[in-house]
Amino acid sequence: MQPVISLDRVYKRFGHTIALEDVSIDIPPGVVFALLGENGAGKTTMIRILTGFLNPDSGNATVLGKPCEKAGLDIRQSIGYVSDAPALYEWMLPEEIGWFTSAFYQEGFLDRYHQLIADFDVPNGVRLKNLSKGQRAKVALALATAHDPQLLILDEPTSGLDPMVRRQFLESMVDRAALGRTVLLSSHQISEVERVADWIGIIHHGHLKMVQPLEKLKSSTWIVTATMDDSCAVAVLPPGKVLTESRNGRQMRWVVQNLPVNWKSGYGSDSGVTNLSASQASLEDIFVAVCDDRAHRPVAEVTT
Ligand SMILES: Nc1ncnc2c1ncn2[C@@H]1O[C@H](COP(=O)(O)OP(=O)(O)OP(=O)(O)O)[C@@H](O)[C@H]1O
Repeated sequence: MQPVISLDRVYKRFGHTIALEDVSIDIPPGVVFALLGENGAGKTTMIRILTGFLNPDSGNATVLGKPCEKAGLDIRQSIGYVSDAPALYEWMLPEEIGWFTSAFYQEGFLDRYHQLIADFDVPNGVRLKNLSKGQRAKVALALATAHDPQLLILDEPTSGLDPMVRRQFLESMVDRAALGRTVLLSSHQISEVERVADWIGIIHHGHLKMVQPLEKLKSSTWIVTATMDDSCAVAVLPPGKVLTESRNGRQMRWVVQNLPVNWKSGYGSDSGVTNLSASQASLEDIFVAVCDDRAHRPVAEVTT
């Protein structure tokens, strides 16, 4: 199956800042893909490359099979895209901008736009410049989705929206994916993303650190804790891929991927460990383990 979005060893720098380094990814059709990363991680840069607003310094990017460097305009016309700061014709009414935009799309656009604007409760007689931040975001979303695009790219889509509309909007993303459409959204809102995303990409300082289906990521990542008999004693690392290690008094804690079933067997009576437990990690635990540079990182894969 041809990926809807494909990046191959993409590299982009701005002066001394490396915004993306060696980023490769294939996003299949029919999924909600959430790109998570802290401020400045490289999310918007990646989205701007995909939408043809920026060219990579090296590497290749394609969207719907088209090269982003050459076909930016074509791509922007066939997908739905909402930037983190949507530019709208400020002097227009919501009704007018819908009518104006419908000229670029096929029949049906205006009806769907009106429906979305009504669902979002956007007041119609108020010029865009006088709408609230959230109301403007709703107009931008309605404009981006009214032509029912194969691919929707959203940079921080829910910032400025109230909780009810956030929920309604994110649920509509799941519905889109169920119909075979693809949604790429960038976000800081980990708990929200956890409710709707099928796939997760975690980007950190321009590196794509992790790309996995959400369920697989969560079911394969564990928080392991060990209570030591002495606050100076150090336990051996648990088996599997240890992402981070931290310590609080006598308790040691690790975030571990691919923990084998017999993981406790390495902690015998002479290990200094008095109590051991493992619980499944949340997406937030995983995100912090991948992105927290202050956490001690064992960089170890211990096999049993
Ligand atoms: N046009 C530019 N000129 C110079 N530096 C830039 C430019 N665009 C981005 N950067 C830098 O590239 C890095 C990645 O920025 P980017 O906007 O992609 O991050 P982000 O993950 O979208 O962050 P945020 O969540 O804060 O929006 C940052 O260090 C940023 O300062």
